[in-house]
Amino acid sequence: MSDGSASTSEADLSAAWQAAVDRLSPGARVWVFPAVPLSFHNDIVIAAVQNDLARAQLESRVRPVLEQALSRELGTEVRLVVTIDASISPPEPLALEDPPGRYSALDDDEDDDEDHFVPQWGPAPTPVTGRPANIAEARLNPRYLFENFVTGSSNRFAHAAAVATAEAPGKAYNPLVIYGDSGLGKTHLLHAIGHYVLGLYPSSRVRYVNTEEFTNDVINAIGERRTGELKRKYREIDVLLVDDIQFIEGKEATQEEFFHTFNALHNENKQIVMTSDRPPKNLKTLEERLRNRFEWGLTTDVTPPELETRIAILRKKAANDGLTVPADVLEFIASKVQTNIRELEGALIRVTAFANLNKTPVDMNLSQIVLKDLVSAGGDPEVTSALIIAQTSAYSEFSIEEICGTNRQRDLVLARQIGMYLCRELTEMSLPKIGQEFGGRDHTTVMHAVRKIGALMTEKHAVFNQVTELTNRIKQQARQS
Ligand SMILES: Nc1ncnc2c1ncn2[C@@H]1O[C@H](COP(=O)(O)OP(=O)(O)OP(=O)(O)O)[C@@H](O)[C@H]1O
Repeated sequence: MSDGSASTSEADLSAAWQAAVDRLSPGARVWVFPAVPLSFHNDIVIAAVQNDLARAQLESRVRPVLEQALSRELGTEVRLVVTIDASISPPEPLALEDPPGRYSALDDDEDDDEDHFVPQWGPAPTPVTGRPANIAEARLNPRYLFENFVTGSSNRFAHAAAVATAEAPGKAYNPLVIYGDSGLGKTHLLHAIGHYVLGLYPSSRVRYVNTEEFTNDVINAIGERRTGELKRKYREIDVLLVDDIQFIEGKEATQEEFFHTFNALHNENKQIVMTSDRPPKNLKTLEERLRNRFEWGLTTDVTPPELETRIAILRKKAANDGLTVPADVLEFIASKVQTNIRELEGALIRVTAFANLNKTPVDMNLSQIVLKDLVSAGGDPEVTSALIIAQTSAYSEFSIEEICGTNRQRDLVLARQIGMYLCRELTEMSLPKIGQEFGGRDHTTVMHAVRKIGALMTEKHAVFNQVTELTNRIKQQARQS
């Protein structure tokens, strides 16, 4: 195609790059997808990726085969140079037929199709390869990738175990159990394993499930005599990712079904990964035979991140979302929120949303004002969903029945969504549990509400003010009771 002594046109390089990628095995392509070819000159192809990790992976895993394939396409022996450019947007892999659209904050339908997890703001997530049907079945959040996971001493071992498990499902640690307090990245790691497996083995069948959903499936299957369907759903897969396994405590039928599911998968060397809020040995009302099985593989914990990691997490989140936040503000937020990464992210959203709404830059002064509640001494009071629902009702002047009911009048939907958002922010309740409290809604509806209110806060003064005022009322009330 060219001798590389002169520059090749962008279109030619891009065609040659695509053809070279097509020559690679599906497993190798995963590492090339994040890269964008920039130039070909003097036998050197320069490509860019968004970050260090993508470069390290591309270089260590596929550089020789990619150089070989590029050499064939370009008709000369080429050398590949990989640079980092955070502003590039990698192309969508061809395998994705129907990529999810971006979330629109103006869309007020509370029950959108929530199997598509879509980010609030910022660049589109790195695409996952795999068959579209398998991707849909897996139900993974596209943001929860290893690339977006910041490691530090609090989570390094769990992260390494997760990567090792994802590289060789069913072979490294089976089961892998990750435990730790709320908001420390367990679900993130669980989804990241799923993405990674689908990237490496596109035809594999991965399924993410929260234990509360699993329990509901068991109850429904028994009630409706559809146990065959249940077995197919959870046993005819390669990787089962089970979130919040502590919710299986005391549920006999669910434990029984999970015991058989576990055995069926484990016997076939299929991978099981579970998260829990405590180590399996502390799950008191768990049948001994299950506890015993949970300890067959590897159990690892995640602990609250130290200051440096918290700052790094905020920095990454700000970069991913295209936010400009001065270093002293990141440090300030990280020093105030110490034990829960979800809250850490929530604090960053509040500060940047406030600045955005008021068209002022983010600085220390503004951050101190916005986060004054966090700064105030005394720690956080215990907040319950009942309190949040009652306060949301009083504040919005809709009754509790209406908040938890099905009427979809615009203002009522907004009040309901704010209530769900605050439950996620102020309590440690899981998404399915919050859904239950709000009239038996699905966890995907709660997730939609959380994302939507997060986005609206950056766009609408009224929503920002409502959320802030309601938060203060709820905390005040909780302190008094
Ligand atoms: N090390 C990390 N790097 C980047 N983001 C992180 C990290 N750990 C957690 N997060 C982010 O913090 C938020 C909360 O994490 P996650 O939902 O995984 O916590 P969890 O431990 O599963 O909590 P819960 O037990 O309440 O479900 C997510 O948005 C996640 O992406």
